[in-house]
Amino acid sequence: MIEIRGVTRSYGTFKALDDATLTIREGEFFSLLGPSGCGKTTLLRMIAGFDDPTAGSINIDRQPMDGIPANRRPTNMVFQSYAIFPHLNVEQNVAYGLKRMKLEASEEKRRVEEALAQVSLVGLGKRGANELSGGQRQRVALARALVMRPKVLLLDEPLSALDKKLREQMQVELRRLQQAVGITFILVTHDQYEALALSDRIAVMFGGRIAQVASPKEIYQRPVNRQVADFLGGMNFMSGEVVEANGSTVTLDTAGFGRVRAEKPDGFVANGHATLGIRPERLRVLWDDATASHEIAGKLVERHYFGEITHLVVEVPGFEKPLSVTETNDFGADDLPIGATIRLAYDPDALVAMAD
Ligand SMILES: Nc1ncnc2c1ncn2[C@@H]1O[C@H](COP(=O)(O)OP(=O)(O)OP(=O)(O)O)[C@@H](O)[C@H]1O
Repeated sequence: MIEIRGVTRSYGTFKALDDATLTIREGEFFSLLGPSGCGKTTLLRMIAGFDDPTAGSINIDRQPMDGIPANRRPTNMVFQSYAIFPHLNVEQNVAYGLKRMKLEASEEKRRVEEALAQVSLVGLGKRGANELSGGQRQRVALARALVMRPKVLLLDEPLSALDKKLREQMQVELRRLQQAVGITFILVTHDQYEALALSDRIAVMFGGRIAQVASPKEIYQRPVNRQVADFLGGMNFMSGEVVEANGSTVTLDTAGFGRVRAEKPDGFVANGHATLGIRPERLRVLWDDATASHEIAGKLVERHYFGEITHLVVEVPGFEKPLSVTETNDFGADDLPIGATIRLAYDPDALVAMAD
């Protein structure tokens, strides 16, 4: 439904966005994820019509958006700093955009009530905007966008001003809301957990370029390169030489694990050198007499307690770097003595090959 073809946005010689190509499907919850300055807001603003590409094209619903101003696009944007009018009450804020449509009073009222119900603000219509909590203000901002019945809702870090607990609560609500209204949501975020939890698909961006577009699970489990893997959470990396590439798997020679077969992401052409990765939670401590078909042994050199989990750092002979291991505390990982020899089990299916 949204087709972005070769879109570049330059400022002088600097490319804030460099040759982005992407298709966003109808009804999808899509996230643009990346560190500060990677170009995600630039792309969102061009979809909204607040900015124009230097090169390339954007189509929405098969219509070229070239020269179409923001207010004539089937999109609506919700900003980070919930920009609602402080001198208007909740209803007036939500109705604001409808005024220029000159609807009958009863129809306007119906639409405002429907939008307030969608964001769970029924009964708060007469409240002044400055008598609301941060979460409620953000809901008003959402209702104000939804009341316009856009085909696409654009969300620029809408939850980043909220504290952690409220943000998590609003994330669940945002996902429910998207499923209830069934329209396309495009979210800009630098929070990988937010993107993983909410999205049908994610585009991961670095330095103005799109590095990977895939489902949350695919991106987490089969990142295309080290940079994507690292941004999505902890990963143990080791360098490898490609022995054979075959469909979706690659055979690699590595120090440490030796010769292994690993999954590879779509879009990664394996030849020569590659990186092998395993997530810290895919290494498990083997307790007492337990054995596993694939195990390695090493010395515990660091231990960091995080409540329900403990991070262990284990030096294993033959590996370039100590391995990070995430263990639950059910069996006492939080009490393992530093210096102890511990055995780690791993599932070969958890090994993934990627670009360096
Ligand atoms: N008007 C401008 N003139 C020059 N450079 C700009 C302009 N607007 C944005 N940039 C640069 O383009 C790059 C991408 O900016 P953008 O706002 O898209 O990043 P972002 O990924 O959304 O980051 P953040 O999460 O910090 O908002 C940045 O390096 C930024 O400094």
